[in-house]
Amino acid sequence: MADSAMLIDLTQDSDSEDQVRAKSPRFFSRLAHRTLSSTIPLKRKSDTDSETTSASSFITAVQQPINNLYPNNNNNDNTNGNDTSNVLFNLKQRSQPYTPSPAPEIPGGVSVVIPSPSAQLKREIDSAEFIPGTKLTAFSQKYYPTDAFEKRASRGAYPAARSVKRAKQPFIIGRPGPFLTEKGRKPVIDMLCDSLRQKLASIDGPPVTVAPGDEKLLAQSVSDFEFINRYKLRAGVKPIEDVFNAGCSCKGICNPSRCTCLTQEENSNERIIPYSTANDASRFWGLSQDFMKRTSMIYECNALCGCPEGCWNRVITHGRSVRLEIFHTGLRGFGLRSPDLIRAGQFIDLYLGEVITSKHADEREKAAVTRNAPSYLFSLDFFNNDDNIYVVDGATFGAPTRFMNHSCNPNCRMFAVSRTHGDQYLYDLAFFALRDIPPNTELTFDYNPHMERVDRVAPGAVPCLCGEANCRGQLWANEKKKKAR
Ligand SMILES: C[S@@+](CC[C@H](N)C(=O)[O-])C[C@H]1O[C@@H](n2cnc3c(N)ncnc32)[C@H](O)[C@@H]1O
Repeated sequence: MADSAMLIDLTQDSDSEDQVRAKSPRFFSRLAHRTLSSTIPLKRKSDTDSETTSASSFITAVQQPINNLYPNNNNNDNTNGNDTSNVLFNLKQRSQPYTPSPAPEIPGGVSVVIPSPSAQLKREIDSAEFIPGTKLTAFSQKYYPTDAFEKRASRGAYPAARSVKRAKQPFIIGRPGPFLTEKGRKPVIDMLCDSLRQKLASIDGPPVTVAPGDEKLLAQSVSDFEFINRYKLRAGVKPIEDVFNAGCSCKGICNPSRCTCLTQEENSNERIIPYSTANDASRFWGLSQDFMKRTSMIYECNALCGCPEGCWNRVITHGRSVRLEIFHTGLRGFGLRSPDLIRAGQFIDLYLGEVITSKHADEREKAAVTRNAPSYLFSLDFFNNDDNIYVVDGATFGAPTRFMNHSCNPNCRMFAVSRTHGDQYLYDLAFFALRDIPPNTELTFDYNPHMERVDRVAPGAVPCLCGEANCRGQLWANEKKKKAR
C-alpha cells in the first residue's frame, strides 16, 4: 500500500481495497483514506492543551485537501466569518504556538475518513455527472421525493382498496354469534336474566325460582350479587382448630337420652332434644315444639361423631328440602316464599354470606347507610357480644334467605346451630318454620325479637311495613339499617 494513502473499509460490505483500486484508480486518487491515529498524537498527560494540539494537527491535515477540492476557496479571500475553512484556519492559527510537532502532510492525498463504497455505489458515482451550480438541500424533491408512495400506487405497485360490506360476508366458522350484528344483539336485560337463571341454577338443593313477571326486576337488582352454598370467610376470620371440636361416640343412630352432642337441662341430667318427627310423617324430622320456645343453640352431630350420616340429629346438614321462590313485595323490596307446604319445625335454609370481623362490618354498615342501601348483616353474637365477634354479610354473596323480610308476627325463626361444638365465634344461622306455612305465603322472621314495642317511632328509625296487627312500627330504632330498594 502506498504510504501516502490508506484505505479503511468501514462498511465491511464493499470490495477489497485492491479490487476497487484496480477497477477505479481515478476515484481513489482523489478520495484516498487515512487513519486519524496515524497522524494525530495521542493525548499527553503533561500537556494541558493536548486537545487543542490534536485538533490542530488534524486541521493541518485536512486544510490542504479542502483547498485542493475547492480551488476557489482561498483562505486569503475569506472574509465571511461563517465559512468553515475560515473557522478551521482560525483554530489552526490559535493553536499553532502549542503544537510541538505538527502532523506531516501527505503529499497528493486527501485525509477524509469515509466508508468505502460498494461496487454498486461506486458504479453510480462513476456514471454521475456533476452539475455546476446545483444546490442540494434536504427539501430537494429530486433526491428526497415526498410523493414516492403516490407514484408507486399510480403504477399499480399497491393493490387498490376494496369496499367490503362485512355483514354480507359469509361467516365461515359455524353460524354467526348473537353479538355480530346490531340486529342479532341480545338486549342487556335479557343477558342479565340469563345470568340470573345461571346463578339460581348454581344453588344446591330443590329449585329456587323467581315469581312470574319479577325476573327482569330481580335480574337488575342482583347483577352484582352471587348465590353461594357455604360461608365465604374473609380477612381476619378463622375457624378454631379441629382439636378443639368434638363429636359424640354413639355407635349407630344416636340415642337421644345418651348422645353427648345434646346439651343438658340446667340442674338435670336430661338431654335437650332439638328435633322430633312430625305427627303425620314419621320420616320427617324437624324442630320440636318444645325447642321452638327456647333460645338455646342447636348442636348437631358432625363428622367427628360415631353416628352414620343418616342420623336424625343432622337436619341442617342434610340441607334444604323445600323449593323457594323470590318475588317482589312492593314497598319492602323482594321477599321469599315457597310453592310447597312447609310444616311447623321444618328446616327452610341457612343464612349465608361473607363472614367478616365486626370492625369490617361497621365500615360496611356506614357505607350502606351512605348509599341508603338495605342491610344484610347478621352478627354471630350468640355466646359473645364483644369486639371479636364475626358478622355475616349477605349483601354481595348469600343464600335465597337474604330476601326474607321482617315481620312483627313472623312465621319463621332464625336459630343458631353449631356443627363443631367448639367454635363459639363461627356457627350456622338456620331458619325453621314456627308453624305450618301454606304454599306461596311470604316467609318472614323477626329481625329484632328483643325490641320493645314503642309508642312513637324514633326519628331516623327504619319504619316497619309488615302490616301485622302487632307491628312495632320500626325495624331498627336508629339509622344504622336502611330501606330496601
Ligand atoms: C335482609 S333484607 C330483606 C330483602 C330485601 N327486601 C331486598 O329486597 O333485598 C332487609 C331489608 O329489607 C327491608 N325490609 C325487610 N322487612 C321490612 C319491613 N317489614 N318493613 C320495611 N322494610 C323491610 C329493609 O330495607 C331491610 O333493610
